[in-house]
Amino acid sequence: MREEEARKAGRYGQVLIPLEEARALLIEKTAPLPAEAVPLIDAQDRTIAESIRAETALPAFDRSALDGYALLSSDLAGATPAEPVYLVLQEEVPAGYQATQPITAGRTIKVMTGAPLPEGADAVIGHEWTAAGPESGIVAFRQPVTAGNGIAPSGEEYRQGELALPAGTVIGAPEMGLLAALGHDPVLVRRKPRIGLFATGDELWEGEGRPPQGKIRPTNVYALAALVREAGGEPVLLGTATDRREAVAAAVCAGLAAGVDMILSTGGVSAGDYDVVKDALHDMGAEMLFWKVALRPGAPAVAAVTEKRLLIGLSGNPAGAVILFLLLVAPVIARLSGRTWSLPRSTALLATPWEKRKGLRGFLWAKAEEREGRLWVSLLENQKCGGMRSFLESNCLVEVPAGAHAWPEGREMTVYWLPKRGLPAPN
Ligand SMILES: Nc1nc2c(c(=O)[nH]1)N[C@H]1C(S)=C(S)[C@@H](COP(=O)(O)OP(=O)(O)OC[C@H]3O[C@@H](n4cnc5c(N)ncnc54)[C@H](O)[C@@H]3O)O[C@H]1N2
Ligand code: MOO
Repeated sequence: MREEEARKAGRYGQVLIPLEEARALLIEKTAPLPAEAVPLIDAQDRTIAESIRAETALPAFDRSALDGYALLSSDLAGATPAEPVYLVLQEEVPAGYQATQPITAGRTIKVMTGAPLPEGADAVIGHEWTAAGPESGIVAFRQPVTAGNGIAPSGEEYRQGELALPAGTVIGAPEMGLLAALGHDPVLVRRKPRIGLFATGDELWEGEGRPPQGKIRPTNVYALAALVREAGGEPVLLGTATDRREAVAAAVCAGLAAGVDMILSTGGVSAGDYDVVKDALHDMGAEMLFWKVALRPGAPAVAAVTEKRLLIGLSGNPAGAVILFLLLVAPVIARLSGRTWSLPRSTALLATPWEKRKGLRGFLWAKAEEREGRLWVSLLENQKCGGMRSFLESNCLVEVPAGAHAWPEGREMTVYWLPKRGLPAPN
């Protein structure tokens, strides 16, 4: 058996490669996709392709932060409730308009929030702090004001030329708003990686009604399609291949012909008689990178490159496919789209003691929740590799190092939040 492993290692690259090494190797084989201009409204969740600097200051002009009166602060130096200062109302400037003349001593201009500060004015006072004067066209001011009051100065958010959004930023709500403010519509983003997905296995069945005896539906493809989207890619379904090398090769060729940027399969990668994915890739002349990652679940993954595109065969066991996707594949999809990816982490206390006698390094499904201001994590009992239930019932993963471990209740653990399932990390 050792000989067999060694022979396979020669054919399929390294065997039992550490996760970090596998990830670095895949990242090294991947370059960000070219940039494309898209309308800003469609740019959500895309990655900005070039660093964006503020071409002009933001705001671009000094403006009023209040509905009130622009004036010279020196005019109000002696104002008191008993002896107000009276200023002559010169004109009224709503937001979007300009004062027609500068302000001079003894005069005021009524301004609305967002209106450009009239030339000569150095303060704005809110209208609720003023009163009508003895006759129309006169406003009474009952207290002094400091210079700068009520003014949002030009550049208060961004100075001209300041870096606003570095390349690699993922566009969310604040970025959409800022890009609009800076006039970046359309915006230059990385092309969205198109990720071909297919399942392998004679047992897989897609059709209406109940699957025939012994057949199952291709669960993984749908969960992986959702994860591809969450990692910033677009899934391209390539169907199901039977457990024959030619069928696997045909699915890979269909993906290459469809111009996908990477191909993912599930199933057929371990040591069974029908596990043909690695042989199919090898026979196609793909450059084999590794077979098997030193990690449970998901160990029997295979990776290769053909026609400059990565082919990654994940395990058929849903847990293995999902966990390896999150730890190994999502960072590569992120790299294609010019960003980085990692599961956000928090520290939590172990809610129930846990023991492991031996084995590979692993990641376990877990659920973290806040109790009395502390974050506690429970490892899911009865973790199953063969379905979606553990994934569904967890919100995080907990790493278990290789070898034996006995952890008491209350031990500090690092939890890795699952995308869109975790609490927002409280610490
Ligand atoms: N003798 C050994 N047997 C197994 C080993 C081993 O080291 N020695 N490793 C086990 C581990 S760990 C895993 S993980 C699986 C990996 O197997 P494969 O990746 O080759 O996947 P399959 O054998 O094709 O399928 C495994 C399992 O998953 C089901 N499956 C397959 N595709 C899908 C899909 N698209 N959606 C849902 N479920 C799917 C399939 O029916 C099997 O039940 O090998 C162990 N065996
Ligand atoms: O690697 Mo397998 O995915 O442990 O179940």
